[in-house]
Amino acid sequence: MKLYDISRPLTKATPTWPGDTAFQYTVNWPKSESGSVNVGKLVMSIHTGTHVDAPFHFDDHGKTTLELPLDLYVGAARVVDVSGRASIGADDLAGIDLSGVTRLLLKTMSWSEPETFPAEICYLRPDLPPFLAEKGIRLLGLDVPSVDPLESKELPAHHGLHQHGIYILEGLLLDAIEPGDYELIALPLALSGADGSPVRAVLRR
Ligand SMILES: N[C@@H](CC(=O)c1ccccc1NC=O)C(=O)O
Ligand SMILES: [Zn+2]
Ligand SMILES: [Zn+2]
Repeated sequence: MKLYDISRPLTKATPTWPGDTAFQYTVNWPKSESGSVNVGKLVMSIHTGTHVDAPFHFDDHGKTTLELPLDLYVGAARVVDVSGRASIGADDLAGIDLSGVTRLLLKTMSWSEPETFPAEICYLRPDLPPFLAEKGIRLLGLDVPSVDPLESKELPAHHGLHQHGIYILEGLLLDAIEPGDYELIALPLALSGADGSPVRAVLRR
């Protein structure tokens, strides 16, 4: 059975949001000291690499990671190519059949250099969340670090998706994935109180 890995590798060079915490793995308690095992320590921003946003990320009263509905992160998903656009709205998806789709992954291809944080990304226009909710979408995944323009402080797409009951998966790597239907597995860790979680996201045909 072939699995397609759609996760960005986490290394000390993985780009972060400007000013945010880079991924750092250290052997905090080496075998030479413990006598039996290497014990690692992980430091990173939750928004580095491939991750889910919990509503608490942009809403102080929103669900935290441990409270997320797990069933959304496992199951049938459709990958749609929307590359070459500066933003995505209802118009861009109007011609695409989304009937029966719960999990939608948008391939924007707007993060061309994986070693650097993008200067500009394809973002979602405000008419997209109600359109997707009407179609029955509950999870939206993208190959960019945000669903809003990078400089946005109001975060209209984050809030719009949340108001329409749509959960967010960001930072996917979809370059090698043909559009079509797959099974997605991208489970968040069981992190108490957190604003999201890194995920290992995979697709299988
Ligand atoms: N909302 C973004 C993350 C974000 O905005 C952010 C992440 C880390 C450090 C700063 C951030 N925003 C600063 O304005 C996201 O899409 O997850
Ligand atoms: Zn995020
Ligand atoms: Zn986000």
